[in-house]
Amino acid sequence: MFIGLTGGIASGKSTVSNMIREKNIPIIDADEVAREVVEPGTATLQAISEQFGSSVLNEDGTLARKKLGTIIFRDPSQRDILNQIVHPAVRKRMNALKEHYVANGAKTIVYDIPLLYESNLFHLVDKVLLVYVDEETQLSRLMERDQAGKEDAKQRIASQMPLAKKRERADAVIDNSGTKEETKAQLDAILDKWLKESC
Ligand SMILES: CC(C)(COP(=O)(O)OP(=O)(O)OC[C@H]1O[C@@H](n2cnc3c(N)ncnc32)[C@H](O)[C@@H]1O)[C@@H](O)C(=O)NCCC(=O)NCCS
Ligand SMILES: Nc1ncnc2c1ncn2[C@@H]1O[C@H](COP(=O)(O)OP(=O)(O)OP(=O)(O)O)[C@@H](O)[C@H]1O
Repeated sequence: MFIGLTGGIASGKSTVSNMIREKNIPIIDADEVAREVVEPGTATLQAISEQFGSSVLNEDGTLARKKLGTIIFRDPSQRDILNQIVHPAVRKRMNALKEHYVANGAKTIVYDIPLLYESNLFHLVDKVLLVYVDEETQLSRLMERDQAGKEDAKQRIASQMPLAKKRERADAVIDNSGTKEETKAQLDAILDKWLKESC
């Protein structure tokens, strides 16, 4: 069974995917893959520096992530350009990881993909699990985690489909506005049900 774990920026996906990892279920993490495919020496990083200029590279040749983030989160057309460069490489690598886990006998795989809906990737999965928080909580957790200003954080949230809209489409929803223990209890109940159904 393929499960898509999604949410919004700072809604708690990593928190939940760490809980899933503890159950020894393999996770394909799109953010991690997106970091891998822009490592120095990759064609993707080359294409990014050609498009956005060498000022988005650090002195050691790595991607200046915060700098590129500032450009793409405030400008949808720049974001689209970046997505068109990075997403094909991300999809290819995620597929290779899936093949690897399947070949090694995995029966359940979780795809942790923040942009599952925005990028129309739900065809990859049998069920979608959404990590939801209300917008106020999302904003305050994002500002605190990234030491970001209010306007900057709001822009990042606005660059994604609203969580309320994702909630309408998901197969199950974890409300992560409470404590981490409450979140874990919801996760355990949903996974128990789904994994029983798939046997
Ligand atoms: C712009 C970049 C360099 C900023 O890096 P930074 O280290 O600050 O953030 P990080 O990669 O950890 O992403 C944090 C969160 O931002 C959100 N986010 C990232 N990219 C995007 C995007 N293109 N559109 C909307 N939201 C995004 C996601 O919720 C993600 O979980 C980086 O996010 C990036 O390369 N984005 C393009 C690739 C992408 O779409 N990644 C998302 C999963 S495929
Ligand atoms: N239930 C909770 N109670 C308090 N803080 C929480 C809870 N869940 C997550 N957090 C905190 O909120 C922040 C965002 O959570 P997390 O990093 O898991 O989100 P994310 O969805 O993976 O974010 P991103 O998409 O930006 O990578 C983190 O600082 C995390 O420690």
